[in-house]
Amino acid sequence: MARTIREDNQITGTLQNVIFSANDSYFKILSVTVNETDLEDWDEEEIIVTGTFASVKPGSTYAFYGQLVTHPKYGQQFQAARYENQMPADEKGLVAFFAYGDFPGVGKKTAEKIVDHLGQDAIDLILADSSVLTGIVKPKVAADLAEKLQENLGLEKLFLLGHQIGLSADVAGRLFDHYGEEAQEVLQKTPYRLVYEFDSLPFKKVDAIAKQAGFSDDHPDRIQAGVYAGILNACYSAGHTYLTVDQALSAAQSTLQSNSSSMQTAIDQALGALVSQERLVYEDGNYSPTDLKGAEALVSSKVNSLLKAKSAVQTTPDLVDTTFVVPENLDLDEVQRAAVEAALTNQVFVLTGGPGTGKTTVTKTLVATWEALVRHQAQSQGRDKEWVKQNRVRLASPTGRAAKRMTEITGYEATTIHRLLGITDGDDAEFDADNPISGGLLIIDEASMLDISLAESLFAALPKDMHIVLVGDADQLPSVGPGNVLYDLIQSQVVPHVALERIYRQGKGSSISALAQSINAGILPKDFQENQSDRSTFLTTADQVPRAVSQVLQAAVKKGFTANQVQVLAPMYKTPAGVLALNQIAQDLFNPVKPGQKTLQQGETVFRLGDKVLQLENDSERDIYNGDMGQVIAIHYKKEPGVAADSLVVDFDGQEVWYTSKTLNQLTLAYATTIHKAQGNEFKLVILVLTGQFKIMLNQNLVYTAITRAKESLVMVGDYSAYDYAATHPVPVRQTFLQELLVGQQDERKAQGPRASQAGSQDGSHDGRVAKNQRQTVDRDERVAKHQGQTIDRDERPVNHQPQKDLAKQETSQQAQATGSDFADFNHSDQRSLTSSSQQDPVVQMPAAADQVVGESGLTVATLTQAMADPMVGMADLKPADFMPESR
Ligand SMILES: Nc1ncnc2c1ncn2[C@@H]1O[C@H](COP(=O)(O)OP(=O)(O)OP(=O)(O)O)[C@@H](O)[C@H]1O
Repeated sequence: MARTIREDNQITGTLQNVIFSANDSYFKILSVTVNETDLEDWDEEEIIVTGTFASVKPGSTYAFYGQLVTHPKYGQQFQAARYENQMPADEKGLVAFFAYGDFPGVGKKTAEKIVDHLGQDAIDLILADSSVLTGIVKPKVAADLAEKLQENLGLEKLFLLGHQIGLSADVAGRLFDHYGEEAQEVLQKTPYRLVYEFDSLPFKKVDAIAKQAGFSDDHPDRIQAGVYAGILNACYSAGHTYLTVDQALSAAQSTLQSNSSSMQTAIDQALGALVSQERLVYEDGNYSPTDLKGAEALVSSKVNSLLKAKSAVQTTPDLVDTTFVVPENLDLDEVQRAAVEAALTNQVFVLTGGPGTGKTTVTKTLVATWEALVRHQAQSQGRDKEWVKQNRVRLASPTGRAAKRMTEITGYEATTIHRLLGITDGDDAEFDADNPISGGLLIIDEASMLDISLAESLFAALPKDMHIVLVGDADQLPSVGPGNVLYDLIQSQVVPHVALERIYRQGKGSSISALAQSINAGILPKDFQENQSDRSTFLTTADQVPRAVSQVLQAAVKKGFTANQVQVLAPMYKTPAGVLALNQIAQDLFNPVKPGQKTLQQGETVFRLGDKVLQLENDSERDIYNGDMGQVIAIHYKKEPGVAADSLVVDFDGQEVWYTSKTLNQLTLAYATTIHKAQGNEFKLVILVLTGQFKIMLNQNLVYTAITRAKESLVMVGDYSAYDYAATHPVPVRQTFLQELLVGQQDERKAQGPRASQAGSQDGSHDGRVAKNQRQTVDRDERVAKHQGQTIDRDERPVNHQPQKDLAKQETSQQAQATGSDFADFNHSDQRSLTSSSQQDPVVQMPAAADQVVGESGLTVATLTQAMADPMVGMADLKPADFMPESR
């Protein structure tokens, strides 16, 4: 949230020069000669003015309104909240204004000519009628000049209006970029358009603007926009692609903050209007945002058409069998082999499995066998190099880290899906239905992270005969964005699927896999508290977590673990057991303050040279993505020679990225992260913190995802009750259509006749082992569904009142920091009710083994006895070896 700049003082002055101009906003730093000011004690001729400005020009005179601030490094400067263009005071200033370089074709000579002809009113005259320039400059120069003048004036007017209605200059600038000259009219006459068209403003803000413009609470535009924002917001916060009528009504009422009967009628009308405007789709008693419904429809139809397709590379079972290549001479088991066969003989295939079950092994086999198939056929059919290239393997993943791992493992280049599709911020993807990507086989790793919008872009861009294999762990958290792509593909049974269940990993990490499997089945195993060679449990109260984590980290540092090898995970940002607090602890341990160490502060975070950091947003232009981790390798100060602005350089696995004050908010410390942010990453040692305070976030998939991030060692800190609650509560159900659509289209395909259904009948059923696996998955999901029916308290689903899909995406990180949740999907009252209910009411019954664990805190008897005297005594007395895995 931007800080409000007070308007304590005024300066009128002539702009000397623009010292700095950001290229991603209208922020500028100006050097100004003071003509007049009400600042007491200011007797210098020049002052530095910072703020958001349109195309200001040296030589022009401006009035700046704002406050004097003292910058820690650059001393006193004037922070302008707004400014007014006084227009050049004299003819000399006017010449400088025209000659500044903003107007194409106008240099000093032409500028003098214009001023000679039109005099001191030149600007007003040109704005009123650009034909006054006829005969003075060429027609093209005249047209450009008039247009530029209009534009700049429009932006300045918008800054002024924005100031009056409480919009930051930054948002005003973005509004101008979006609507141009029309922006002012939109704000005053049709503000609710912004809800549908402009991602940067939440409904509440738009509502406030509209109120100032005279719109009443019952204005149809307001109700329609509120209904739409409420539904979109509810979908994005819960991951749904549709809402039932009741859910839609309640989302709308809560956004519009009214449930009167007249409002009820108005909401009904608004729903009808939104459907006829095709912003919402109504079907069988449910409302879907049109984009989400469209995305599901596209994915399902593309999957079905791919299933019917035949690729250029022949992959009959016989050919696959004879070409089979298993790297490293591994002996694949029956299910793994069946997975490779099914993946190659079907155009679309899903492979799932928990950690250590052989997903990577199957992927490597797939790549090697595909390559061999392509090579053999190129030779036998006399194909050229181009054909081989056209049918090459492509590898991608939703996260940069997972892509990098794929590259390391397979030796093939893997990229993020964003990069594969050429998606850059704000622009359409480079590759789409009209310009598909190339390649014969595409393998997507970490497919559980695919939301329906990214899946839509991906499937749209696939060539019509490409093989696609989605690999993932179906028990991990669903995607942050709406949709349940992997789950729906599996559940539909339209797409062949093999679930690997046998765990092969031996030694380090093997008891972690077993724990993960047990949690998956809804059981916290009996040996949960018993230290294993690769995992240990350290039960504490929430208050004791910081001390406990600090001790575990100290032990890890002593054992030689580096910051990159250790990851602290917690579900939320806030609370003393949350990510923010734990990061401070870890930063002081891994990267303590050293004399002369360079630092750079952003908000409350002080980045130190050497810190482990996390990228919070997708920045496809710089090829860094939400969840990428790196290290601060340089900090530069503006006062240093040749440095334009304070900056920080991060090394993301060999890729150096610069951050300045404008982009530093994309970065945070990464010693501790939320579990959501850690998806797609793996670490040697994971320290997981769960307490009852996080109850709203706790579920099986969350804890499963967290513990499976540990490659070798896991230390679990916190309440027993929190772990038990999480293990016995599956992730809330997502309402999506994809499964139904896939089945419906398959039925249609079958009804079209034997040729069409023949392809469908291959779907896994050619191999009994595949079919068996399909059944197993279904059985498991039935168990889960049954379990869900018993345990899910739907009211626990967090509610968010934040509109706009892209806003939701963009604000996730900011809100998450503010509210404490990575999903940004619950409001403060939800959080309050969580805290109070979990305090009054223990989350679960404690286990019968009372000799081991006592009371709600979950402390063991030994530590509890000591902790009662002094809560920290018991912990301080524990030796690191008491809770460190014996892995190193
Ligand atoms: N059929 C097999 N026989 C013997 N060893 C196997 C077999 N399949 C896999 N392995 C071994 O088991 C270990 C785990 O396999 P792999 O890395 O493929 O699993 P994974 O599912 O990708 O695990 P993760 O998701 O944790 O990375 C590896 O060391 C692999 O070599």
